Amino acid sequence: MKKLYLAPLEGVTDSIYRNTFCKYYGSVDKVYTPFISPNSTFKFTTREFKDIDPDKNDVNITVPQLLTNNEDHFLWAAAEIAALGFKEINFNLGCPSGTVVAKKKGSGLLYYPEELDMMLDSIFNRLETECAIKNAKVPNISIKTRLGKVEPEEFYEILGIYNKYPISELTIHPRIQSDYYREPIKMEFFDYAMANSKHPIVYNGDLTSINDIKLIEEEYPNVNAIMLGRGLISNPELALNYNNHDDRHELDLEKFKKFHDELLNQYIDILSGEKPVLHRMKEFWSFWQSNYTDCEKAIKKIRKANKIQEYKDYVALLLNNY
Ligand SMILES: Cc1cc2nc3c(=O)[nH]c(=O)nc-3n(C[C@H](O)[C@H](O)[C@H](O)COP(=O)(O)O)c2cc1C
Repeated sequence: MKKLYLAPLEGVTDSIYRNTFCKYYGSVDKVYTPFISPNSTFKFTTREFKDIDPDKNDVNITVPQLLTNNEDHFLWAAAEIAALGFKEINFNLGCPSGTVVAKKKGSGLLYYPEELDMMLDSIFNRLETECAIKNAKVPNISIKTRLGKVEPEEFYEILGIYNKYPISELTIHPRIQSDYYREPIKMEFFDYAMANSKHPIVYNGDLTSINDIKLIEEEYPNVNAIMLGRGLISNPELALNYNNHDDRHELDLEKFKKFHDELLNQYIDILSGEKPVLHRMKEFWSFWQSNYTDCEKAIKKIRKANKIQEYKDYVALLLNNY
């Protein structure tokens, strides 16, 4: 059995989601926060801090993620986060969003290998000192990467750079920036990474069933772990069933209802107004809807609900009749 990780998804896997998911389903070895963007204010926003508040996170399995192209900003945030007790910090070198890439961040930084190299050099040279100033234990630094920005062949040089530094784990999403999350996965470059990386490798991309996970496990016995994103959000039982050797496809609806209600109630408690709560829940339904075949009408009603009571009624109608 391989270790499984819950991928970071901005707008989805916040601390409320991560904790509620772990309470009901779990079966993952690590959970990653969506990216935090440290900047020249050298301060976390209230929202950023809430998401990494050690009182609301299990620091042993939660991996905060940073998105920046500035080593001072990275080191400041890494030392702050380490001082809160987190053991690992992940560096986002994969985000494909146009605005992020235009700022040479995420997968945009991959197009500037010299800058990437210099930044990693500085991070690994200075991390110990920066942490000592804040009395923090030096955290592991892992990376989540794509193959490149324009062409997958960029990966040969990028992997050479990663190999120079003591990265604790390298998660690879085998696509380039312009592929976003849609184009076919470029497995031959993952093969190259498996053969040439000096670091433990984590596979990430397009796994939606136990069979998909098993195929990776069989094809890559040396892969260190498997990171699941959309597949695990859509079917929260995926990791649990994999670990229990349970090939079942239907969700346990009673459990899902409790999971759903607990998420909803927490968002009602912390968000002001009905709109933001509904927005959150509808975002989840864009993933969950794949579990309810032939229910397009009911799902459409949920997506159109304007009031929480209306939303609750439609969800009950769907779940009670399914
Ligand atoms: C809506 C959305 C938000 C995402 N946010 C992040 C993020 O904050 N950090 C990150 O490293 N990856 C982010 N990703 C990428 C996922 O972590 C993951 O790499 C991607 O979904 C591919 O894996 P999957 O096919 O298992 O979903 C996001 C993906 C989506 C669809």
